[in-house]
Amino acid sequence: MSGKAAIVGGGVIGGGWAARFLLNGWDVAVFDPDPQAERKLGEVLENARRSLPGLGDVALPSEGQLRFCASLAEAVDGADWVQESVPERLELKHRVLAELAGHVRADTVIGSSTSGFKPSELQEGQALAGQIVVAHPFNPVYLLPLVEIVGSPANDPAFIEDACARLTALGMKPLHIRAEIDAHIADRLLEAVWREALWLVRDGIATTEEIDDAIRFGFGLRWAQMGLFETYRIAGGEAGMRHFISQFGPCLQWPWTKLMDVPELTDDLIERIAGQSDAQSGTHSIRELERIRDGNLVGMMRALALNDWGAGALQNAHDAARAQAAGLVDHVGALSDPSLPVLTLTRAVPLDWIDYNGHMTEARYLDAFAQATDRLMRMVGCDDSYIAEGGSFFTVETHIRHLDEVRAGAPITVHTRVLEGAGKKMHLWHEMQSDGRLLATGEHMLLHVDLATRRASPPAPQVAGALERLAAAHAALPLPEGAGRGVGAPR
Ligand SMILES: NC(=O)C1=CN([C@@H]2O[C@H](COP(=O)(O)OP(=O)(O)OC[C@H]3O[C@@H](n4cnc5c(N)ncnc54)[C@H](O)[C@@H]3O)[C@@H](O)[C@H]2O)C=CC1
Ligand SMILES: C[N+](C)(C)CC(=O)CC(=O)[O-]
Repeated sequence: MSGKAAIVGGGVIGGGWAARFLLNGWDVAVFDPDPQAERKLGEVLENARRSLPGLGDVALPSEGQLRFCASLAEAVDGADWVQESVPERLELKHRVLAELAGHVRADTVIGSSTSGFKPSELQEGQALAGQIVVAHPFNPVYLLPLVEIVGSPANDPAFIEDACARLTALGMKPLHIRAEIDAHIADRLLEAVWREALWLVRDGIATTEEIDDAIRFGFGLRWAQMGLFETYRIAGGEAGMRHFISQFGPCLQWPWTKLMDVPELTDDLIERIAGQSDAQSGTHSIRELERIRDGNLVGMMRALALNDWGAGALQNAHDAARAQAAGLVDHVGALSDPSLPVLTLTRAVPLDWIDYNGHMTEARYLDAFAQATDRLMRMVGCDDSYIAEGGSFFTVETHIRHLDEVRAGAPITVHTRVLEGAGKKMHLWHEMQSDGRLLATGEHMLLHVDLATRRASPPAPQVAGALERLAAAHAALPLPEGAGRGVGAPR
């Protein structure tokens, strides 16, 4: 599902939305009167291109077209989705939303990035009230999946459902909030923590860095994968949540926190916070900090994907939904031309595959080829249920030639030939390319095994048959250059 998005306000958040849409194949038109908007958005987009395409294990669609427009009307013309991301001032948002009337279709979703306003506040007096919803994202919008979707009685539930489906297709996690409240869910929580942190600095208890350490070395890591309630359930020991509440519930009555009090943001306090923040992080530019943050986020979300958990499980589901559109098939019977090498991997190089030389590290060539082998196994019928019944393939020999380098975010494909598929043997030839350049070849010998005895055994007839047919179809192709070669420089 792609389309045309209009971004109204291309600052920190509008820029992130633009990147999310563009890298998922949408055309994007931006309206922002700031003369620096194009430069700033370009820098955000550059960071996004490094990090988002490699987040999942399946290639994203080709990038859409980006356009900067001189007027709001020009930007939103023909848009399927308009995302308002102007500064958090209600009168400004009202003005911008009112200007959309007459310029957008009746089915265009008008999302507002507002961190705090309720949808009914945004919709007040608006001709297009029924099309306006809160779509509150999290920075960086191109990597973090959460979007809080909040509507009001003015919105048709089917309209909200459709908006959520479009966000899901962008790899996002729309969280539909049933009741409208100031600051939705997440910012209500974040503001409570932010207020307490300001008190801690104001009272001289902790520096900005010490507070950040208290989060990032401890509960922040827990929150990223289990949130609050699941974490506390475990903290209650075997008796779970009930014991946790009976032990720590009474503390809520003690004045552990400042609750609703807000410290006065005096010049002195602002200087103290900003000065400590400079001392803590001032050696990095904001763009550098963004790149460090993005690398960490990609690493964490890819680790969660290995456990099929939380944000990682969402990414896996997105990959599975994208696989067919990316040209990957699950069974040899679905190949349009079985006589050609089979597309077994199409993805971008993730940030966590990059080494100190600034390119994809050697071990990841094997990782990519292993993913390609896994898909070929699935295609011949050696899938999860076959493996659960006790049959599989083990790799017994591998020869990889590293022919060219590739950088973070670059697209890579692997095409695979079956050089031999007979009896217990599966002899594969993988070729990895990026934009027409041959990056590597991988030659792999696998043997079918009985997982009960851990010894070589013939595959089940349906697997043997599919493999033999593919090997026969590939036999007409000329032998690939380098196949069967030993290790060493060519003489
Ligand atoms: N910065 C953050 O962490 C987050 C912000 N938000 C929300 O996103 C919205 C935007 O915030 P930021 O991107 O942080 O602000 P920002 O200041 O970085 O960007 C706002 C952009 O809007 C442009 N603008 C001002 N008037 C405009 C108009 N009439 N038409 C078009 N563009 C106009 C400005 O030139 C600027 O580039 C706010 O509602 C904010 O609450 C939501 C999630 C996180
Ligand atoms: C600070 N903030 C209220 C603008 C933050 C958000 O709205 C969400 C985020 O990205 O933390």
